[in-house]
Amino acid sequence: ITQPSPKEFHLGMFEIGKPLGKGKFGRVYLARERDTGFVCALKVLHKNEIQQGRVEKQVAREIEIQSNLRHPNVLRLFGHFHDKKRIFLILEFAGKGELYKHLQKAGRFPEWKAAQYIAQMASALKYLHRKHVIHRDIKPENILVGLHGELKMSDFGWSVHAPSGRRLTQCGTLDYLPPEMVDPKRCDKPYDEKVDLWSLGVLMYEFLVGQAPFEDTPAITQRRIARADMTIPSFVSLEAQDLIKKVSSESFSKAASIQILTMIQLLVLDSARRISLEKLQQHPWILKHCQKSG
Ligand SMILES: COc1ccc(C(=O)Nc2ccccc2)cc1NC(=O)CCSCc1cnc2[nH]ccc2c1
Repeated sequence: ITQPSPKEFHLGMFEIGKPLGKGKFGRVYLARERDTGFVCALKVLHKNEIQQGRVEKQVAREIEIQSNLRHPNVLRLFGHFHDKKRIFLILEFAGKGELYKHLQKAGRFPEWKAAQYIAQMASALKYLHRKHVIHRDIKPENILVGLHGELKMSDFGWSVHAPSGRRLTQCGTLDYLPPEMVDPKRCDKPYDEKVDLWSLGVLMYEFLVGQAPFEDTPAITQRRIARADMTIPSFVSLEAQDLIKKVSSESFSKAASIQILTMIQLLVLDSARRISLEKLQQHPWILKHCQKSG
């Protein structure tokens, strides 16, 4: 029977393996705990960078939020420790690496795979939202793939407790941001978990089409998001279209061809009208491809 994991960790307990990647704030290494042989990912954050980035509160809150999250589609944070100069996060190792690399290689995913992935992400979001955690940064770059091909949501660098009026200080791509976070007219209203539903719609579009729906220059992207102005190629099945975007007068873009009869309920300007996670898991497109939707 393996010992219950000690609360105190230190660097000497681990054998450090190959680098797994360089994140915004630090490097990640494959690591193995000497006594148990347990394989994990060790993320090294440098205190001076954290202090400069004035994100030490963020890291502390992040660790507090993450340490008690347990879900098969959320990357685990097992623990943390620090020495004089560095903070170490002991993270779950995802055996099949970064999702965006699989998406790049495949171009786009077949509908059955996209549906299973969306069902897994919906299950993870349902869990996070029950804990009043909004992820806010759902995109392929923040999703890893476990040994059995299951998705693991990760890098909650921007997650906050809902509802939050916190503005986004800086971020990477705008592609995944919902209208309420990019539209100057709506930016001041606090937003809620529904922002993650919009991003799930963008993620689903990108799985099926191979690129984000509003991809363009930042200024154009911002305007297209604010208008939910996108088109869905005809190769996307009607059921799938029926889950990406709801037709509504302000969001029906002329370019969208007439064959788009009833669209998704995720990419909807009015966050209150976005489909709920429960309804999403019962949607025909999801049920058709996922015998058991988690
Ligand atoms: C729960 O997860 C996380 C929790 C917190 C943070 C974090 O950095 N927080 C932060 C830092 C500074 C300021 C504010 C907040 C990051 C992660 N997660 C990752 O960084 C994923 C890639 S590292 C792991 C990992 C696993 N398995 C792999 N397989 C292949 C590569 C790979 C890479």
